[in-house]
Amino acid sequence: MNTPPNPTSESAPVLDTLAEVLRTRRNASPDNSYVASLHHKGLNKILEKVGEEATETLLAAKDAEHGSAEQRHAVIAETADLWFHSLVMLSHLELDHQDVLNELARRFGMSGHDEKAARTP
Ligand SMILES: N=c1c2ncn([C@@H]3O[C@H](COP(=O)(O)OP(=O)(O)OP(=O)(O)O)[C@@H](O)[C@H]3O)c2ncn1[C@@H]1O[C@H](COP(=O)(O)O)[C@@H](O)[C@H]1O
Repeated sequence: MNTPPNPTSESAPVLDTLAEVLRTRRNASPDNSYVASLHHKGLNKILEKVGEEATETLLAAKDAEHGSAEQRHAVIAETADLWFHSLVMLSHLELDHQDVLNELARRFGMSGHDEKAARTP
């Protein structure tokens, strides 16, 4: 079994820095900032973008399976858009991205099959 990472010692500097920028945009002017404009439009708009980016990611992934290097790179770009808009969603709800990382760390080494079998009906 893999050794679970310690979420307090593991860090994701890119996510930390981006989350801090997103936090500062919650009260910024929508005229100067795309993120502020999303907050200004509200949760429904943010969720619409998350859904849109999720769809674009899966379409790109379908093309990439037997595709060119360019098509494979498109999956990276679309996934970045999806992660970015998911972070905006968390920020809008005042939820901490670190808690998502902690949840992934908590699951580390736990087989998905075992976890499902242990669920109470
Ligand atoms: N990582 C990103 C990032 N990824 C994607 N995007 C934007 O997300 C938008 C989504 O692209 P689409 O093509 O789906 O959107 P669209 O069709 O133009 O938009 P809609 O009309 O559909 O809403 C584009 O405007 C991208 O530029 C991002 N915008 C900002 N960031 C980060 O957020 C920081 C703050 O950004 P601002 O708030 O704009 O200063 C930036 O410094 C970056 O670090």
